[in-house]
Amino acid sequence: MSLELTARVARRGLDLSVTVAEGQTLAVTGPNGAGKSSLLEVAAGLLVPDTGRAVLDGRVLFDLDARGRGRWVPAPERGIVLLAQDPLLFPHLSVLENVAFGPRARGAGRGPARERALRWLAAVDATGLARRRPGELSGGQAQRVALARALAAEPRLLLLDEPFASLDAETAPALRRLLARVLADRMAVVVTHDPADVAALAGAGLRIEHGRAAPPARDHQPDRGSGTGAAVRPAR
Ligand SMILES: Nc1ncnc2c1ncn2[C@@H]1O[C@H](COP(=O)(O)OP(=O)(O)OP(=O)(O)O)[C@@H](O)[C@H]1O
Repeated sequence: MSLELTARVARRGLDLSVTVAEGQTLAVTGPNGAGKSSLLEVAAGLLVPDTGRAVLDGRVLFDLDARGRGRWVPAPERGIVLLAQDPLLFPHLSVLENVAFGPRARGAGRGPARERALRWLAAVDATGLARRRPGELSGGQAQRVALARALAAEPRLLLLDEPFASLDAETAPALRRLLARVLADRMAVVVTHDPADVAALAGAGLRIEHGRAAPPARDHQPDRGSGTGAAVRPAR
């Protein structure tokens, strides 16, 4: 059981093959505009590649020939959830209703959907927020709720696009710990700029540059710094 995806999207400069093993979290890194989000969009079914093929758990998600013809499974039928940077919760629903929305939409009764929502809210330490509206949440709380909503849909593959990008430095580590817990043994792809995410969350890494797989960046070199090397002190 795994994801195998190959796709070319000329208008995004993307030409890539990716494999995610069962139970593995893959961290995708690379500079701005490299094609990281486009890769997630192709996997989620939101962006149609010119050509390519993807198989999730033995099921073909798309198989498009050189002329872009072939099989294309629409996004809602893929068993994949994409968690964007912006939590995008429904503002008029309570937190509990937001999380129960996926199970309800897929036919679960009111009671079971509510139970499942409460279980996932507990898993992300957000039980106390169940009655609030999204407008009453902090950024970190909203991200936790969005994660619960994504997990309540019980996806085969979870895609996360820079899940900590909008969080401050104090909130991000707690959410990273929580994410490490819920992603354990789960097939997931996490786009991130932060080496700490790669270390904490992922069993495998893929660096993209100009839409193509690139060798990993040198380990633990900060992206920014004085340029003199003064930011990296040798251990004594
Ligand atoms: N909606 C869009 N329409 C057209 N081109 C786009 C769109 N989104 C991204 N692109 C282009 O596709 C290329 C890949 O962008 P993408 O957003 O996938 O990169 P990224 O690695 O996720 O970047 P970032 O780290 O800045 O989010 C870039 O050249 C970008 O300008």
